[in-house]
Amino acid sequence: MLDSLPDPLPITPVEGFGGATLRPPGSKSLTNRALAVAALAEGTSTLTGVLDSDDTRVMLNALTALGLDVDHNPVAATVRITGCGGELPANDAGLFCENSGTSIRFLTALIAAAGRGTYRLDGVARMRQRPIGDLVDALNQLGAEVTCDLANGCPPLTVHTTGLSGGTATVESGASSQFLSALMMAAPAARGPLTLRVPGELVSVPYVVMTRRVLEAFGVRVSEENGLFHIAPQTPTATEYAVEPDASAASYWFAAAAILGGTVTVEGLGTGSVQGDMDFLRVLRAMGCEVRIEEEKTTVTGPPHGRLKGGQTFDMGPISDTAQTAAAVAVFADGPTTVTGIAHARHKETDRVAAVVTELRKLGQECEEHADGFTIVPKPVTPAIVHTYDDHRMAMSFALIGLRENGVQIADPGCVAKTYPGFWQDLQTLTGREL
Ligand SMILES: O=C(O)C1=C[C@@H](OP(=O)(O)O)[C@@H](O)[C@H](O)C1
Ligand SMILES: C=C(OP(=O)(O)O)C(=O)O
Repeated sequence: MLDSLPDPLPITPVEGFGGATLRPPGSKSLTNRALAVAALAEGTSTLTGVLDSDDTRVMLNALTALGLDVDHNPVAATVRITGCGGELPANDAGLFCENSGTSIRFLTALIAAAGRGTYRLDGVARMRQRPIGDLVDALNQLGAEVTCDLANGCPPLTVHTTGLSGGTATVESGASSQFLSALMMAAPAARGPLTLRVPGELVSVPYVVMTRRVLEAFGVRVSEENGLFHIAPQTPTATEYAVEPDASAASYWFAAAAILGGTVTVEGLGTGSVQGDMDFLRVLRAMGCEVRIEEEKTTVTGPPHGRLKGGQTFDMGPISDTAQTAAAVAVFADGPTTVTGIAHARHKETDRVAAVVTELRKLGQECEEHADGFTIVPKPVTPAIVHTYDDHRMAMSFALIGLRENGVQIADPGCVAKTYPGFWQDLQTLTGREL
């Protein structure tokens, strides 16, 4: 479907929305974590509900290139993977990680801990601008020899390693929490007990909690005291792991209910979810939506006529992947909405703060750009082609504006494949009509 979509893709407003039930695909973050930890385990793990997208394909291909036995069934959404028990079979590899932050960060640490040889990791042009130097520094403190080949704190990287010693490493985590998550998942393969110290700000905290939960599922415990994380050397235990639907992906459907003033139920995400992005529901609640979170599903009902409450400020630092979704909803509020705490979103697929402001202005909105976020003052929507900057979340969130207003067209709609190749199909399911 992605190949046959017009570019730009016009979005037609929905009249008389009757409600919908959807189940987004598996979580990218959980799929790539479960793969990384299963790769270090002893024995064969079976993962179910796995996401099949660009970012997970990068991870699967890399693990295969590192010599692991990986059997992916995209139709059944399963992966069977036999772990290496702590030492990777391949002594060299060149891994192309496209623009998958989780993949390049998790793999760099995994290779440093379980590799024996020399490996190279690289990505697309944008990946060469995304920070990884703080992770490199931490790995070098633990005895690996990792270099940023262009000496700019970004990929491409060369990892020369005989494994990691134990000891203490300091990891700056103000640019990305993925550095700490990567170290935690690699730590069990180190030769001695490892302590991780985060001296300054830690962004995207719920993803670190998620990392600990996935490690626990494979029998690995991370203990924490006074801001220090301790992990003992051990071999993760192979297991059956069920990946939840993606909560960041679900934010688009929750937001659709808000914007259309209807009811949307998302299946497979409920009270037990380990994903921080479920907290996006807090934003929708504050803006006037009714939210019901049950054990295995969540239902959002937007206010009648989609009249959302403005005049609010949201710190979205812990849930920055949903800041663009919030920006789309803010267009329909009855006053300004301010989002703060997302300076780190400038280092993602694109500078998301700048991209939101630029594209909302094209659509006639009054916007103010701040160092760590934006303020949106809703105005009548004017027709425009929305540029998406190779960022799946720009495409998915701005499409929501077109569900209510005429003239929204999404450039490069295929970029959703990074995490949600079925997004446009699911949009058809939501609206009950062809695109
Ligand atoms: O660990 C993860 O799975 C992720 C952490 C977040 O990144 P940062 O920690 O860089 O904010 C998030 O934006 C990304 O989509 C996935
Ligand atoms: C930031 C994202 O991805 P990553 O950092 O894994 O490339 C995302 O999916 O929004």
